[in-house]
Amino acid sequence: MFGLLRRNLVNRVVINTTKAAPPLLSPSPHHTPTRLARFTSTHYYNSNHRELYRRYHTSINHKMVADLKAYYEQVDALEGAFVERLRKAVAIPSVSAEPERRPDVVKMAEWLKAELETLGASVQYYYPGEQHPGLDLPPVLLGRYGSDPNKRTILVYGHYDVQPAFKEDGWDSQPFDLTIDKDGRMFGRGSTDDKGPVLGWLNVIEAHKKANLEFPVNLLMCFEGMEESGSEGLEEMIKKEAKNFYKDTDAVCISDNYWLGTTKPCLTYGLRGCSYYQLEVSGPGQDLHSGVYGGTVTEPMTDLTNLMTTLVDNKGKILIPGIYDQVAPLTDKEVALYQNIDFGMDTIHEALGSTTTISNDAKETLMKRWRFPSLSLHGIEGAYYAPGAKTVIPAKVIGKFSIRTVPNMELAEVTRLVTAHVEKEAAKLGTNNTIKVSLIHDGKWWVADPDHWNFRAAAKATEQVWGVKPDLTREGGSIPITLTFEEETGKNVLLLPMGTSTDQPHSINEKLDKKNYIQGTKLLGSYLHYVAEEKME
Ligand SMILES: C[C@H](N)C(=O)N[C@@H](Cc1c[nH]cn1)C(=O)O
Ligand SMILES: [Zn+2]
Ligand SMILES: [Zn+2]
Repeated sequence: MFGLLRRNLVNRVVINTTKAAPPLLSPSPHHTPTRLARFTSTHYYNSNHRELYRRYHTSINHKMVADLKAYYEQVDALEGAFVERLRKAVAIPSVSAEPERRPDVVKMAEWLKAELETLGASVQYYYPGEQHPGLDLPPVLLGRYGSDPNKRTILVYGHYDVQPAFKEDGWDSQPFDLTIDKDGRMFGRGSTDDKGPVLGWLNVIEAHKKANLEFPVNLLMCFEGMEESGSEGLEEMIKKEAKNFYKDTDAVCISDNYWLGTTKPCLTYGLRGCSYYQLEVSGPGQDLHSGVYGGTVTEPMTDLTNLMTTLVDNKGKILIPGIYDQVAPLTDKEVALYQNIDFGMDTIHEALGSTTTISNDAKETLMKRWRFPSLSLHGIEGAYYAPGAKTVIPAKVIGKFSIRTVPNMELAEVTRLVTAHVEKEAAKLGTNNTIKVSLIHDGKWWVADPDHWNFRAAAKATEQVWGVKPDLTREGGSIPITLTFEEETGKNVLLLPMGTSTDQPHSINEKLDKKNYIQGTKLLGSYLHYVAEEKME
């Protein structure tokens, strides 16, 4: 069933939500993206409320309109408290990739659990076990807020771990101190990926409580601490709990990706997968003096860099034979759909901070991001990287690279091709070093059906809060557990992002605009109200 559905979906690239039913609360005609960009936050919040007020007197669903109006006012009133909540979360350096930071990842789980419990949610831990002997995986939070059998139940997922960050990488501020500039940009590791969006759900609960509003749905939560490291241990939990803790789920919502640009919100129905590898080359028993041993020993770094250049060229073409054979062919229909995308190279260049794109064609660039695989070289462990000129020959180096996978690539086949290629290329080197390639983690690509009440509710909420119809997008990044949620619950999964294309997740100076955090909190809450309104299919 899923195989069939997927085959029908893989080539679909829908850009505008033309199929969405007209929103119950339509936005002001002034809210075009261009105009939105010029609005100050206050202006926007006020016009948002005015529109609701107008609708209060004319629309059919008086209760929802009144509730949303009160909700938006409460969110605005709590802005300072919500920013403080984000500040506290960013201050906990919950980096899942660094074993020495694991206590901080656990501290983050404890902090989040306590916050949720203070808000009245019930939360339990699931312990996925050990990552490797002596290193426990952090707990997954299974939360519930409300259990009214007459209400819909929405399962929300997010992650409380973050990517590594060091000031020396080039940050303008301390990465774990939330720093807000005059334009309301909130800099800090995890601000947009994914602490801001996760806290958005907590903010939704708090604003409803403080405004004495009935919560529109039952909320089930799954917040994990290993997403940035391949969601290790999570799949097993979902497989077990889909029919237990999460059995009432009617639909799933994930807020963990980004708008295509800076002015127009989007709903996302596709992700690339990610297969992450390491390539270890070792020889000498310890690091060596290059003056004493240079020219006399087979250097691991030389072997490694030779091998790494056989993986990909500088036009982004993957050089591993067979990789492109599994990629779903590009159809004329799909090409035509890309023609309608309102998206230019300036948007990409702004987010990139340069004009060094491989192509200068926006459609081609989007296709490369969404529907073709890519291979990135990430780094070399064990290599000398500090400033200065140290004359060392590293004894063991580990190259890191990953492949973003797309429909219809089979992950086991990708790993088989990678291994065969490295073995063949290593043999050509005629080296006496030891070379090992291994898969660190992999997660599947995902493409969903956006013609569903879950997406319609989100489209209406977006139009209400942002005053513009959202784009329907796919995403180049990966959220490894998404497909598992879809398969195990059998329910529709929607990605509803909060941040924009300029947020720089994983990079230096990661940020979330305050406006997106506050309006995003309104959006998540509104979505739950519209979900309650939508007729279930
Ligand atoms: C899109 C999401 N916010 C994200 O950043 N996902 C990571 C997940 C990951 C890490 N290793 C493998 N997958 C990403 O796309 O890199
Ligand atoms: Zn994320
Ligand atoms: Zn991330």
